[in-house]
Amino acid sequence: MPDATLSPIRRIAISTGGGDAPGLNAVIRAATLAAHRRGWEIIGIRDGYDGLLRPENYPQGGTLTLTPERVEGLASMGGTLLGSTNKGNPFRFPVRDVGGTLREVDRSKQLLDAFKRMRIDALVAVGGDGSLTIADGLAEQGLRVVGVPKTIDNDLDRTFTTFGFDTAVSFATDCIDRLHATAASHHRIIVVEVMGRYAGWIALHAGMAASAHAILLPELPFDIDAVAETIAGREAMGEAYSIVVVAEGAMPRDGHRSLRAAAEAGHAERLGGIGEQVANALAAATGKDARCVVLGHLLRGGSPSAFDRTAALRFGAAAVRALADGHSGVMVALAFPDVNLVPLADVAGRIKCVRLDGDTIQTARDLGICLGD
Ligand SMILES: Nc1ncnc2c1ncn2[C@@H]1O[C@H](COP(=O)(O)OP(=O)(O)OP(=O)(O)O)[C@@H](O)[C@H]1O
Ligand SMILES: O=P(O)(O)OC[C@H]1O[C@](O)(CO)[C@@H](O)[C@@H]1O
Ligand SMILES: [Mg+2]
Repeated sequence: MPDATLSPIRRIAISTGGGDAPGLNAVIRAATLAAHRRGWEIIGIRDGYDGLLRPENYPQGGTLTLTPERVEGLASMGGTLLGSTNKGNPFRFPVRDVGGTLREVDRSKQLLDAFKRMRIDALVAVGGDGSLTIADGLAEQGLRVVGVPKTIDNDLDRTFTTFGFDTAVSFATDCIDRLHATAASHHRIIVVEVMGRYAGWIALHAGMAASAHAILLPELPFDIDAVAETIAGREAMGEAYSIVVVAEGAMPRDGHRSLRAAAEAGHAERLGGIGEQVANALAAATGKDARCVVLGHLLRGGSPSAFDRTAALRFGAAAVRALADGHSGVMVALAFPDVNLVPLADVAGRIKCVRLDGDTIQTARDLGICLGD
C-alpha cells in the first residue's frame, strides 16, 4: 500500500548492481527523464554502492549527476554508465584485517547515513537476486526503495522476465546456429557452454531456438551416457555431428558443479569448465572429435534487443512513478502486457529455476532434444 504520509521527494538515487546486463543504460535513461519531468534531481551511484562506501577510490566523486543531456542516446548502449559490482554487498562488506584475512562486516548503517548526508529521499535499485535482496534489506531499515529486475540469467521470481535475458538468448542462438555449419562440416560434436549458475534458462531457450541435440541444465543432473546414446543414435541415422548446450552450473548425476574459484568473503563462487569436461567425456564415449566453445561474458555484451530496451525503459519509468505514488519496498515487474508492483520481500533470497514439469521442458522433449536423463 502506498504511504500518503511520506514527505515529498526532491532527490533520488539510482544504482546498478551484480553482473551487467544489456538494458541497464535504458533504465537509467528512463528513470532520469521521468524524475526530471517531476522536478526531482537524480544522481547515479558508481559501481553498486561502492561510490558511497569506498569514497577513497573515487577522487572525482562516487556519484554522477544525471541530466536529460547526460542520458541522451543511452537506451541502445550495453553495459552501465554507472559501473557495477558483484563484490560489495553492504550487509556483508568484504574487509581485509591486519593479518590479511578477508571477513565480512555490515556497513548498511554507513550507507544509510551517506544517503541522509546527501539528502537522497529514495533509491531505485537495479539488480538481480543479490542486489534486490540488498534493496529489500535497505527498505526494511526505512529507506524508500523501488527495485528493478535485471539479469541475463532470468532467475528472478515474480516477473514474467528480466531485461537482459532476451539479448543474451538471441546472441547465444546466433552463435549456436553458426556452430551447426562447422560441426556438420567436420562431423564433430560441439559443446557450447553458456552462463547460468543455478538456473538454466539461457541454455534451455537458446538450445531450443537453435535446435541443439542435447541441453544440460543445473536443474537436472545429467547422465553422460544418455547424451552419448543420443549422439550414437544420430550417427546411426546418418547425422554425423551433434550440438550440446551446457549451462555452466550443470553437473553430472554422480558429480558436482565445476568450480573455477570457491566463494570467499564478499564474493560468490565462480563456475566454469563443465563444457570442456562434457566434450572430453563425449569424445571418449563416442570416439568422435569434440570441441568446446565457451560463450561466457560475450552473453553480457552488445546492444540490448528491442524487447529488452522496451522492458528496461518501462521499468525505469515505472520505478519513478511508483516512488511518486508513495510506494516503497516493491519491485516493478512484467506481468504481460502490463508492468505491476510486487513486494521486494517476495523476491529477496529466492531464485526462479527452470520447472521440470513446465511446458518449455516438455517442448524440448517433444522436439527430441536429450536433456541428459
Ligand atoms: N549494489 C551492489 N553493491 C555492491 N555489491 C552488490 C550490489 N548488488 C549486488 N552486489 C553483489 O553482487 C552479487 C550478485 O548480484 P545480483 O544477484 O544482483 O547480480 P546478478 O546479475 O544475478 O549477477 P551474479 O549473481 O551472477 O553476479 C550479490 O550477491 C552481492 O554480493
Ligand atoms: O562477472 P563474473 O563475476 O564472472 O560473474 C559471472 C556470473 O554473472 C552472471 O553473468 C550474471 O548473474 C552469471 O550468469 C555468471 O555466473
Ligand atoms: Mg544473481
